Amino acid sequence: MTDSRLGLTVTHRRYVPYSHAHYAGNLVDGAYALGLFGDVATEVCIRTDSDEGLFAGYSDVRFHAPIRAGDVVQVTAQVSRVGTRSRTLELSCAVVCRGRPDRSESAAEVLDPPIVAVTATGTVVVPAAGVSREE
Ligand SMILES: C[C@H](N)CC(=O)SCCNC(=O)CCNC(=O)[C@H](O)C(C)(C)COP(=O)(O)OP(=O)(O)OC[C@H]1O[C@@H](n2cnc3c(N)ncnc32)[C@H](O)[C@@H]1OP(=O)(O)O
Repeated sequence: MTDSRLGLTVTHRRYVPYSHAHYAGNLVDGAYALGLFGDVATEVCIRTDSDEGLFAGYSDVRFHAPIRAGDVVQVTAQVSRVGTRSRTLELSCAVVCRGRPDRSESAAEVLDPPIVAVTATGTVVVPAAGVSREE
């Protein structure tokens, strides 16, 4: 029988504030996307196991394109494997809107198609069924 949690997808969208710009060209650091992956993975764990879960590790992280301050990013996590307490997630962070400072200070546009900036495979661990983390 197929586990109903397989394929579950959670999506978050976030405006990248200028306070997070870290490198030339208003780029954010790579860890910014990992923070967003932690948040979307947390909602996955709440939906699958009624617990925030803990990130155990990443087996793959790829930075395909920069994320810049002023971007709107869409972060997605999809459950690809359900273990006893571990759940493997396919993660992606795509830029869906971006500023156009060449037009005006506040000009921005929707990117169609979005730019896939970061992908990863990660594993979260939840408490055993019926056991809370404190027990
Ligand atoms: C998503 C979060 N809400 C947000 C975060 O990002 S939390 C911040 C970063 N993470 C942490 O601070 C977690 C620190 N680590 C731990 O607390 C523990 O290492 C752990 C809870 C993640 C695992 O410890 P433990 O419960 O003792 O693990 P085990 O009993 O050995 O294994 C349980 C299952 O987890 C699988 N597993 C363990 N470590 C890894 C790993 N590094 N990579 C992949 N999988 C791992 C293990 O195979 C077991 O799987 P099954 O239950 O058989 O499916």
